[in-house]
Amino acid sequence: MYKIAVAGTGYVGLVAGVCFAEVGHQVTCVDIDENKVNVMKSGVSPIYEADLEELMQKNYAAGRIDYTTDYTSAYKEADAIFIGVGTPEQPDGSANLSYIATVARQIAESVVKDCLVVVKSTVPVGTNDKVEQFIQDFLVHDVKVEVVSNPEFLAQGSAVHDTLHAERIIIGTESKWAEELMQNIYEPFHLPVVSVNRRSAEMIKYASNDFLALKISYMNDIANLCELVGADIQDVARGMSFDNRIGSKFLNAGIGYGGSCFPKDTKALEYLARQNGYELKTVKAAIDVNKDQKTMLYKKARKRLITFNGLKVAVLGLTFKPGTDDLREAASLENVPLLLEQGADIYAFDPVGAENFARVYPEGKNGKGSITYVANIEHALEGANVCFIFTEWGEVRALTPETYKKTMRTPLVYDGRNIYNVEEMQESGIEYHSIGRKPARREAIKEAKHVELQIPRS
Ligand SMILES: NC(=O)C1=CN([C@@H]2O[C@H](COP(=O)(O)OP(=O)(O)OC[C@H]3O[C@@H](n4cnc5c(N)ncnc54)[C@H](O)[C@@H]3O)[C@@H](O)[C@H]2O)C=CC1
Ligand SMILES: O=C(O)[C@H]1O[C@H](OP(=O)(O)OP(=O)(O)OC[C@H]2O[C@@H](n3ccc(=O)[nH]c3=O)[C@H](O)[C@@H]2O)[C@H](O)[C@@H](O)[C@@H]1O
Repeated sequence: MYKIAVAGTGYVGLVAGVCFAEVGHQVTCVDIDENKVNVMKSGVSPIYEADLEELMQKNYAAGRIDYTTDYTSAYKEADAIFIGVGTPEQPDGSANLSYIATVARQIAESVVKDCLVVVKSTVPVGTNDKVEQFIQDFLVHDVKVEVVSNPEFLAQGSAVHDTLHAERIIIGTESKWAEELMQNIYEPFHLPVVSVNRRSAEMIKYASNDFLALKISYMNDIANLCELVGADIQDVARGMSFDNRIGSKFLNAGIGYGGSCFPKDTKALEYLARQNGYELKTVKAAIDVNKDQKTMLYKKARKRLITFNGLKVAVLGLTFKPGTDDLREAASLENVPLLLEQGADIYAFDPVGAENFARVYPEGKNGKGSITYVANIEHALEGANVCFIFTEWGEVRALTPETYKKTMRTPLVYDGRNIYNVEEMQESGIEYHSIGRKPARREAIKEAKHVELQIPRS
């Protein structure tokens, strides 16, 4: 059992802290947000994440985890301090490291015994070297502090599961002492460990996230071409998935990737390359495709309807993916303002994200349009002229073509997540637009003008 402190109680910090407590360590979670700390102390999770609240309550009751704003007492005698504060995107695409710098200084001023500082936040290659130097510069007591890179790979919505059953633990250090301590801390998880140097560990995180972003953008690019040539991206993805070298995951075309990480981590790596005089063309392409993809359906609908003025628009799903209340870089945030600008009366449904969305777009009149939040999905569809699907929540997947047909005034559906069967929707009389799938029959029979079959002249 080790004494562990965690700086930052967001998706990464809080989940790490709770999981360390769950395997038997003594954990203190630190946050600068006093409200958040009080909420956590009362047994309530400040984020929507499966299984988290239950484990918080269990480990708090067992005395294995506590929450505080008092970083000095939390860091003072810790064996290891894990850093999970944000590294958000700056206007030029680079990562903002000011939260990391603040924690590093707080650690340097607090520690009174040898300890490990473990950076879980996603940081540009070379940051950990700087953090170690920074801590040395501000150390108050004569103690040994080493910095290890230990990037996190959890996905929101399954954060606890992903932590307890991680596919690998990356330990980035050149120090034997640090590596051994890290191995011991992670020992109770019984997970595969990959030990590399610090800079490689930092790069593994970006290279992994950006590869996944690239995979999505690639499928979206191919999907857009499928639409033009009469192929179906879902059949194409299925056919591709049997090849083990490609794999079956992250092949879903749709309205583009969102969330707090793929958008910022692609830009940060591209920025890092640029700073080093290198053009990272693949990642740049992923970013470009994603940018266009986000408003692809809106543009299609705009062409079809000319205007949204006075139309009732059902918006199903606001979060960047199901299983989370997080809105960061969600497709809804790009499309809702466009619809409002056009005078749409939006009726939005999201099982957990509506409250957060209402903080950005309060209920009622909004510019030329308006927005109303509904708890019942059918109320969003009732009398609607058009429907947009931005998140594939179970409630949205469960809707039948009949529900759309009988509830909407004009059954016109733009599905950004490709969740329904095209034939079933069309046969039910719904004008159904999705991404990269079988086009409406009229277009499907279009001659393949781009193909020329010619027997070579001998
Ligand atoms: N959200 C995710 O799914 C994943 C995030 N990451 C990376 O982990 C890092 C953290 O991300 P999130 O957990 O999403 O961030 P978040 O924004 O949800 O949470 C950060 C927390 O740190 C707190 N904080 C700020 N300064 C502090 C200080 N000086 N001392 C203590 N607490 C402080 C904030 O109040 C906030 O509660 C980022 O670098 C991100 O790229 C990595 C893998 C997954
Ligand atoms: O660094 C991070 O923060 C994390 O980023 C992602 O996790 P997350 O953003 O929570 O969610 P994902 O499930 O990866 O989805 C991201 C976005 O891609 C989209 N997506 C995903 C898969 C797919 O096939 N198609 C697709 O459009 C989702 O809808 C969502 O908008 C990674 O999956 C995690 O491994 C990583 O730790």
